[in-house]
Amino acid sequence: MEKVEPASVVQMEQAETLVRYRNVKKAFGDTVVLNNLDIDVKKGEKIALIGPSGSGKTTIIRMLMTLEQPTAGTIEVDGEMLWHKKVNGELKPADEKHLRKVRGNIGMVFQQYNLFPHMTIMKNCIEAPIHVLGLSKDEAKERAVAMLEKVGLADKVDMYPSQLSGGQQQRVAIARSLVMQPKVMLFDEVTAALDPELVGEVLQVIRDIAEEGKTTMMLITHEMDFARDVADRILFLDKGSIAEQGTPDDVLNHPKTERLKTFLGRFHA
Ligand SMILES: Nc1ncnc2c1ncn2[C@@H]1O[C@H](COP(=O)(O)OP(=O)(O)OP(=O)(O)O)[C@@H](O)[C@H]1O
Repeated sequence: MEKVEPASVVQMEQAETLVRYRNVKKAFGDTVVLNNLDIDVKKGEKIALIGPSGSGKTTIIRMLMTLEQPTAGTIEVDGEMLWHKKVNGELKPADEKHLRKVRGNIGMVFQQYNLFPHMTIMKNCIEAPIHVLGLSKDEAKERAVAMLEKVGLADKVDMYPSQLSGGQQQRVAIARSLVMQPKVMLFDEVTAALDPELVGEVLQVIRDIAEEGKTTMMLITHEMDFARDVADRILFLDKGSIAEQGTPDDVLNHPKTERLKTFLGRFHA
């Protein structure tokens, strides 16, 4: 009998590619940490990157954030190359002005929330939209309130970061990124620095944003249940390449390689 895919899977297959890594290599000196990497992320898709420490997960998203330059290969967001531009059909390195422009398309939330300690929560959220996007103060505030509402912190606008818990600060950091309306959101181990009792509230905020379905996301996580809930696709990174990928069910319940079985085994101790 013909297999009928759910509507969401069909929609995802038809969606256009937003992020495209082609033949990407990254070396630090003589040490190659990523090799021949091809990744396609569709508009609205949520990708979780899992893998052992040192497998290259952070480097993958730092290159997309324009914080780390690929040694070879190209990375595109929405049809625009990040690190290169085409001049008379030839690829030339992009200049700082181009990098600054494309960087605006990408939001990133780190382990450390990096809020400005001397600014209120509202000020933290409106600085970049005013100074980078050129919004008026009122427009920026309107967006900030909407995003702080989304993460459940609209009542904290006049507080300072030190007056909030770690989980609340991380939720502000997520709101602050969303205010910029990035084309893709990157989350790098956003709960790793939190006390265990604060992890749930931050993951729930990301789950809620994922469920809305509008935001394209790449997440690095060691929380396998979270990856299962949120991701449309999981990539298992091992020694600088994608060793396995597929739906959460395929990758987490039916690992094909011993490397992935061993890796997942650590989470069922
Ligand atoms: N700036 C750097 N200089 C030299 N080596 C680096 C640098 N950044 C990363 N590396 C190396 O690149 C490899 C991949 O690192 P990366 O941080 O991407 O791994 P990861 O999978 O994110 O690890 P973790 O789960 O521990 O965060 C590691 O061997 C790391 O030591």
